[in-house]
Amino acid sequence: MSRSLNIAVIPGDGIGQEVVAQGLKVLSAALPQDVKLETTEYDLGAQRWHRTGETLPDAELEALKGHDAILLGAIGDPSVPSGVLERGLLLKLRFAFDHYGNLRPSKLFPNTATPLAGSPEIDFVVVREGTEGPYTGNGGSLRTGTPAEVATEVSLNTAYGVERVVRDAYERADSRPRKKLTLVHKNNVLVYAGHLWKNVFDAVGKEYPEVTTDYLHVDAATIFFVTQPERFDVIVTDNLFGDILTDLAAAVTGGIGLAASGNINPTGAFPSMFEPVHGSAPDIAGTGKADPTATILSVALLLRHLGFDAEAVRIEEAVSADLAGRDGAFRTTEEIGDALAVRVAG
Ligand SMILES: NC(=O)c1ccc[n+]([C@@H]2O[C@H](COP(=O)([O-])OP(=O)(O)OC[C@H]3O[C@@H](n4cnc5c(N)ncnc54)[C@H](O)[C@@H]3O)[C@@H](O)[C@H]2O)c1
Ligand SMILES: CC(C)[C@H](C(=O)O)[C@@H](O)C(=O)O
Ligand SMILES: [Mg+2]
Repeated sequence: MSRSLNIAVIPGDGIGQEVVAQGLKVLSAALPQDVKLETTEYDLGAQRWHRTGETLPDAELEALKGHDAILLGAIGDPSVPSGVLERGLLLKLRFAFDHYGNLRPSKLFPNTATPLAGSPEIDFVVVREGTEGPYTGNGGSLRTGTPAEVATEVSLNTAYGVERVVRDAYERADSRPRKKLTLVHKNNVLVYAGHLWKNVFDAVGKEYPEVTTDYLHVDAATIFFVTQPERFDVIVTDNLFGDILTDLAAAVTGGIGLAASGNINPTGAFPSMFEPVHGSAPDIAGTGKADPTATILSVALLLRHLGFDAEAVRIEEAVSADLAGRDGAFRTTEEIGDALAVRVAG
């Protein structure tokens, strides 16, 4: 029986275009011969906005629902007011498709540069809540642009939203050898949201007696990301803390060019979306300096999500071997993509 994979591709802005091309190359190389890959590219991002004023029209949102998964490069450009594309396109997708589990693994591959002393063993995954927190647009400003301006950006936390992502994180922790789950929040100051998170975390934990739990305030967590990253296995945290912590995690595990992510809708009601943790990097766009590895590892997450476990492992092993062979010599985005596609195909 022949199978098919129907992937929506949103290259987006800046280096997004460059790294997605390499991701697709490796995706094609990884798939078994009997799987027919169909990709549909969506012209969304800064150029589209300049041309039409649109960020994500309903017709495209509807069409995106019909795919098995979405591969996204990056969104955002200095020529577009900050927030227009980030909110109107990227967050709109995450919210519309209920991507409540934002999965961001961090692993220090052998021979990978880290600023940390002694190259500690780092292999953890951050499960970042993806649909709530301060990201919902629950705010506003009064007397805007005047010296008397007042602005709010209220963090929204529902028991429903917190419980489902906490449960997802327990499931993931339970399925990993170390079975450890750390909640990161700031419940010494954010007493309302923080206590909701901690109470739900403790209550759900009773159903997972095998999982060892820990709690850290987010400021202390940043210390341990640098001084003791090996203490982490699975981390669950809110939307904003997870955003910040995962850039830090990337920086200590070989750099932002290696950090992959999956915006998961665990129910399968909507397609999940896979993208590098990094942004459109306008400072290096068009130079060939962007490392496509984060996108290629995101393709591995996509494949695993769709049940292609062996193919995902092949990509991860290819990345590991490629990193082990890196000697610091400059390679372009395309050269890295080609090298990985050859390894995966071979
Ligand atoms: N998921 C997304 O689409 C996403 C994520 C983050 C930022 N953004 C947007 O991207 C734009 C730029 O944001 P920023 O500068 O804060 O973050 P950024 O991640 O784009 O860049 C931060 C730094 O990391 C470097 N970098 C990023 N990706 C790299 C790669 N693959 N290889 C080598 N170096 C890489 C950049 O050159 C830059 O110096 C903004 O509009 C922002 O909103 C989008
Ligand atoms: C661009 C922005 C909306 C986004 C986020 O904050 O989630 C980005 O920083 C990320 O990490 O994917
Ligand atoms: Mg971010």
